[in-house]
Amino acid sequence: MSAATLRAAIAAPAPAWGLSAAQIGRAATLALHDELALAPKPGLVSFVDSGSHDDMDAHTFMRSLFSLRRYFVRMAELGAAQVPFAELERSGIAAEARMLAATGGINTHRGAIFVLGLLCAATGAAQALDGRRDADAVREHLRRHWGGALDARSQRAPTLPGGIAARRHGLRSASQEAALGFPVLFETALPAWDDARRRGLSAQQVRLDCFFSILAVLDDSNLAHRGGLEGLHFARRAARAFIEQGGAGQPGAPAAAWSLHRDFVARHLSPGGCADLLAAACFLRRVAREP
Ligand SMILES: CC(C)(COP(=O)(O)OP(=O)(O)OC[C@H]1O[C@@H](n2cnc3c(N)ncnc32)[C@H](O[C@H]2O[C@H](COP(=O)(O)OP(=O)(O)OP(=O)(O)O)[C@@H](O)[C@H]2O)[C@@H]1O)[C@@H](O)C(=O)NCCC(=O)NCCS
Ligand SMILES: Nc1ncnc2[nH]cnc12
Repeated sequence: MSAATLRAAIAAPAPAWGLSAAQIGRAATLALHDELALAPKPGLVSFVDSGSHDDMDAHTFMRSLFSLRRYFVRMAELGAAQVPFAELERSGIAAEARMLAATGGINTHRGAIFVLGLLCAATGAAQALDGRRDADAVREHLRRHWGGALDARSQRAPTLPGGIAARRHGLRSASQEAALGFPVLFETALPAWDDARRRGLSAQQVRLDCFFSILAVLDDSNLAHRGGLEGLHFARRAARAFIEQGGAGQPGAPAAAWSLHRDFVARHLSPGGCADLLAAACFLRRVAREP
């Protein structure tokens, strides 16, 4: 794609009923903040504590999040221009470098750069081509424009600890999840979100239920890397039990969730992939203009 075509796509105003690339990017940044602000999330960093991490805290995440603001806008612009996957990948790799510079070399958002970056691109495309931004349209456009490339990307040998652990244990890595069109996000997390809303739960409770629905099923490669299959299965069992007992709406939910947080910290478990998919669900609901 020529620079002139790209410039024209970027300069094109958003349709009156739609979101601009800047608004799509802003929704992604806010979604990362939604995720960080949810507490407790077993083993993960929030504004309350650092969970299973001794090298980072909420400030590290805030620095990371600020460094990514332009990136998400750019991905929405690139998506609207339906660029080849290689261009998205270049932009993602540059964003990773900015994240590492902002955090002093700590990996806060590598998975989110990948997942939310792709969703910003797909939202940009859905908006530009169909004037739509609902979750079905976003998934459809992700598959239509970049599904083949994501499939090829997922066959590459993994180089990072999570991806290597996923392959060793026969699990679905982040890139395989993407190649399948993020089934856990679209078929588990969003329905759990909608169900929690129908039950009248608060915004925080909706996010907590959504998070546990993801934890119950995702092949989170961070859990596999840190805790092996035993750690992954422990996390899933704990999430299923929390949901079966009534989830975030049960009277003792906060105490139960904090108790799980302490269990995860004791085992040094950190479901970073689940955190990213929660942020992705927050993003999709934000761009669809739901609270
Ligand atoms: C394409 C890549 C994403 C790599 O692909 P691969 O398939 O090999 O990925 P994984 O290693 O499985 O996962 C990468 C990160 O994605 C999150 N994640 C984990 N499992 C899943 C899953 N099943 N589905 C979706 N997402 C998943 C997770 O990221 C989060 O956790 C990270 C923090 O973990 P933490 O344990 O604290 O820290 P580490 O330093 O990793 O280890 P230790 O401290 O334990 O020693 C944090 O990043 C969260 O966001 C996985 O880590 C990609 O890496 C790649 O190639 N990137 C280049 C850019 C690019 O290609 N972009 C494409 C266009 S957007
Ligand atoms: N809140 C969080 N804590 C730890 N790892 C994460 N990866 C993404 N979000 C995270």
